[in-house]
Amino acid sequence: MSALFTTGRAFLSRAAKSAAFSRSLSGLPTYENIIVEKRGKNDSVGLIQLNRPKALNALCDALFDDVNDALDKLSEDKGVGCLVITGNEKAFAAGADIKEMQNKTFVDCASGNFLGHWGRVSKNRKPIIAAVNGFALGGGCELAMMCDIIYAGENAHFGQPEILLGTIPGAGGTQRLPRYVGKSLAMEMVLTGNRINAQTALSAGLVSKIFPTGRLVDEAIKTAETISQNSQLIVALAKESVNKAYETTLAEGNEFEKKIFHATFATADRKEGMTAFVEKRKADFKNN
Ligand SMILES: C[C@@H](CO)C(=O)SCCNC(=O)CCNC(=O)[C@H](O)C(C)(C)COP(=O)(O)OP(=O)(O)OC[C@H]1O[C@@H](n2cnc3c(N)ncnc32)[C@H](O)[C@@H]1OP(=O)(O)O
Repeated sequence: MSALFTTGRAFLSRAAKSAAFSRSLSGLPTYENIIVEKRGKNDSVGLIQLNRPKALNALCDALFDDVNDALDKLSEDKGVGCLVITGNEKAFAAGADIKEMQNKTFVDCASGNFLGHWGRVSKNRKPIIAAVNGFALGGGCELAMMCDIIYAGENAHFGQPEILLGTIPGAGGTQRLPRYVGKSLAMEMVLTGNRINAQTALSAGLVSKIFPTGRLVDEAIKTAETISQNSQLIVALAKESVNKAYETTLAEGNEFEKKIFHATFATADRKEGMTAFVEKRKADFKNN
């Protein structure tokens, strides 16, 4: 396990931030609001831990800038095949930072495209697993849904309580949630602000597995490690194909899938995978 990025950035204007990330002794960036490590076999898993525990990991602008920067760095890292985003045992994230947005005006939001920079999570080509313990509320629930797989700890709670603040979800809560849990439950959550627990989230389809709180992150890393052992090139294509199912008709999606399937036959990794099967050995993928 190698700790890549720790804490220690002073307050700066947003524009200045990306240029001013301080560097650790290893030459890698350090962050104020997240801890980033490489974990798993051959350091093949990038682990991002949201780290504003006093504010229950409320997603202030600076935190999301840190997340985006870490995602960029880990995506460029050829040794990393899958990412995990987690919080702590009390909170994955309690939503957008209410204190930071309390005095914003419509003009501030519209002209600055408020929350626009959150969308980069779902555009990442590497798979991302959200490991959710505790509260995943508002933007926290939305961040989990931007990931590709959601694992929940037994104490997890998901909700979109924006209605209680006199607003609505602004990062996909009214769009992704109905697709995952169906219209009725999503509508109830969005209109009442009520939360659902891990068990309900599992039966409704929002999460794929539940683990004891203390084991959650290790289990997410284990799955991420398994994904990392496959060809990164083919994993990215498979992710793109599954995501198409949410963005297009069934017929168009099937057509897209067939083209991508055919395209895998132009890769060395497809040849290696099938040859390894026939030769009864483990495939040695080179990501090309
Ligand atoms: C716009 C969308 C994005 O599309 C949003 O995300 S809006 C935000 C939606 N989220 C919420 O409305 C949740 C707000 N938080 C809570 O309801 C509660 O904090 C709680 C998660 C249910 C936990 O309650 P608990 O009593 O255990 O803890 P505290 O309320 O005392 O909170 C501890 C500490 O954290 C600060 N904090 C919590 N959530 C936020 C937040 N979203 N933004 C900013 N700060 C938050 C809270 O103020 C406390 O800090 P203190 O004031 O004591 O310094």
